[in-house]
Amino acid sequence: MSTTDVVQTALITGGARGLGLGIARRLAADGKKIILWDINFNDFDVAQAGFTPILNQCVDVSDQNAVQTAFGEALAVTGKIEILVNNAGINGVISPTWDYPIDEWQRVLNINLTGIFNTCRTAIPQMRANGYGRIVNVASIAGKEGNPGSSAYAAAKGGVIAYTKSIAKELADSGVLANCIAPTMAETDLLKQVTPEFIATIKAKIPMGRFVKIEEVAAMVAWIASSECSFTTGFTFDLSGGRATY
Ligand SMILES: NC(=O)C1=CN([C@@H]2O[C@H](COP(=O)(O)OP(=O)(O)OC[C@H]3O[C@@H](n4cnc5c(N)ncnc54)[C@H](O)[C@@H]3O)[C@@H](O)[C@H]2O)C=CC1
Ligand SMILES: CC(C)c1ccc(C(=O)O)c(O)c1O
Repeated sequence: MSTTDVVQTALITGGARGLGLGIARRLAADGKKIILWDINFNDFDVAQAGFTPILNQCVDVSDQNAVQTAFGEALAVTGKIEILVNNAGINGVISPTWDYPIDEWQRVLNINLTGIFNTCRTAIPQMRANGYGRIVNVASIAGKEGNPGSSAYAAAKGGVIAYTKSIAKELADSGVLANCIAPTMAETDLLKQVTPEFIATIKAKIPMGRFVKIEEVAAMVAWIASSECSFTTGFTFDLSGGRATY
């Protein structure tokens, strides 16, 4: 039996709600075993989710030790983890850079960028050893274009795009592929962290005139995370309703 014939396990960070939950739901529907990582499972409900994860682990991705411990526990349950979706992220405060709180800058970078380094550094050795893996990092169109007031978020997401290109090259001959997605705005709890004016400004930039749907993001991730995606690595897949044409 080849790696692609067996039931694969997908680990999704920030999977308790929003895009992460939508991605997990789709991968579960596609027959994957699901492990969810999050710092807050308060609203997570199996009936509402529509699938039963084999493991829900309370993990802060910015904590390298916690990531290593939780990953070891997850491997002990599943044996292998073929798919890693690095989705956990925060916006942080909206403020011009000259007033941007220094601790908030650090917090956004720690979660949105270093968090991905932490999980990749931990998960990649077993993927390399198995000769197979699919890593999908959730960036943002903000990482390509920047948004005023959102410098920490945009810098972190730009970093995710560049980081993914680097690890893809490191892994190119290993059977492990690493790609990014760069969605524009989706209606999730994340929008509670930004103002209505900010949301309206972003919507006005989208030629299709609407936000991306969670299911659209999940469908793209499902393909990138599949064995059908076999010759694309280090790439950033846009979900921007026509906004990004580069
Ligand atoms: N909603 C949007 O408009 C867009 C979101 N994104 C990205 O998509 C990803 C998911 O965002 P949403 O679902 O919209 O947000 P959300 O706020 O609905 O969900 C994010 C999840 O990440 C978890 N999380 C936060 N910090 C964490 C940490 N340190 N460790 C583990 N889990 C943590 C939260 O508890 C939450 O469950 C983020 O990386 C975000 O930057 C990208 C483009 C657009
Ligand atoms: C909700 C987050 C902060 C956000 C805001 C705006 C854009 C965009 O310019 O499309 C994003 O992609 C985001 O992730």
